[in-house]
Amino acid sequence: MLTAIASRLKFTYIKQVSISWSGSLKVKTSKMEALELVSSNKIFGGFQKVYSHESSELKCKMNFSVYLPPQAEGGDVKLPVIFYLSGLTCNEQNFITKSGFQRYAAEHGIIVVGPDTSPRGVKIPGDDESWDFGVAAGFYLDATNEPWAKNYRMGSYVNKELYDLILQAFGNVVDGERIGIMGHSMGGHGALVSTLRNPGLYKSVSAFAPICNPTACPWGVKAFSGYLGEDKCKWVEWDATELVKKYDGPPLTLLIDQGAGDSFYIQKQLLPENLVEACRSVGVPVILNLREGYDHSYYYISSYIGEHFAFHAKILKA
Ligand SMILES: N[C@@H](CCC(=O)N[C@@H](CS)C(=O)NCC(=O)O)C(=O)O
Repeated sequence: MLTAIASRLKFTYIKQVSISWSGSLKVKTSKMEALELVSSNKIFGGFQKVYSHESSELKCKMNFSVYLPPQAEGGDVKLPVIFYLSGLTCNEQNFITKSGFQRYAAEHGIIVVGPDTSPRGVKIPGDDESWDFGVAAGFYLDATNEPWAKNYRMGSYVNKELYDLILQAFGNVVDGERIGIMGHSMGGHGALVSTLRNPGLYKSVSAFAPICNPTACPWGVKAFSGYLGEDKCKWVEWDATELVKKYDGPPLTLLIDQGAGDSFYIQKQLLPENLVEACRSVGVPVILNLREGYDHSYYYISSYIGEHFAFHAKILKA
């Protein structure tokens, strides 16, 4: 009994990442930001963990997931990292419980980080009235319009705060020179925009059913009007199809995956062809895989997640 309690209360400093941690514990990073371990489960020889922390960008408590593959054990090898950004209505759980990515992360020895999709619990009037705006629909941008501007800063949260936190907290196992990003739907838009706005921050990028041209689809127009206001000059700064036309960073190949039977694709919410056309106009390499009969769900993502890990591994481990 006492042994069980002692084991549950076991704690250490995160600089000495140990994949045998269990239970709920407080961990202090080198910057003394408290990370609380919410859960830890062994899977494919590594550990799927969820942490929570107080976000300074979003001004609320946030959960994020970290998969530590078996190669992280011992903490003496620096591994590549992939950030995964989820879509509308999701939190950090959907991807880790439904996609089956851990098999491929373990195979390639890649750490995988998955943030939530919006601030939580900040209670802005109207934030829970629709599934495609507000809570679980942060669109990975920095809002400038009130009342959203104070908390809805998912762009800076992912690309600065969480990115830096991962480098510091997991510094003994993370190779900061080999970081990639992928995402689904709204998260696919987030992955593309994060890469194109921050040249060199991510060495590899791919997306499942991304919202490719948000300024030209109903989801994007609703989100951008709310978060950014009516000035469309601000909108193009968060639109992958517009951003790629002026991309001037390190060479990049965009991997875009799309289910041909996806109702949101058919309704023209996603518009991958617009992104492909923009890429071709400026000579940015792009691969568009159209998958016959697949929809928008995690059944589709789990069918091709292995291909995406292979794509990222080839670049990050070159
Ligand atoms: N309105 C529907 C559709 C939303 C939807 O398809 N969301 C996608 C991302 S855009 C998703 O990943 N849903 C969660 C899941 O399938 O686990 C819902 O509330 O689930």
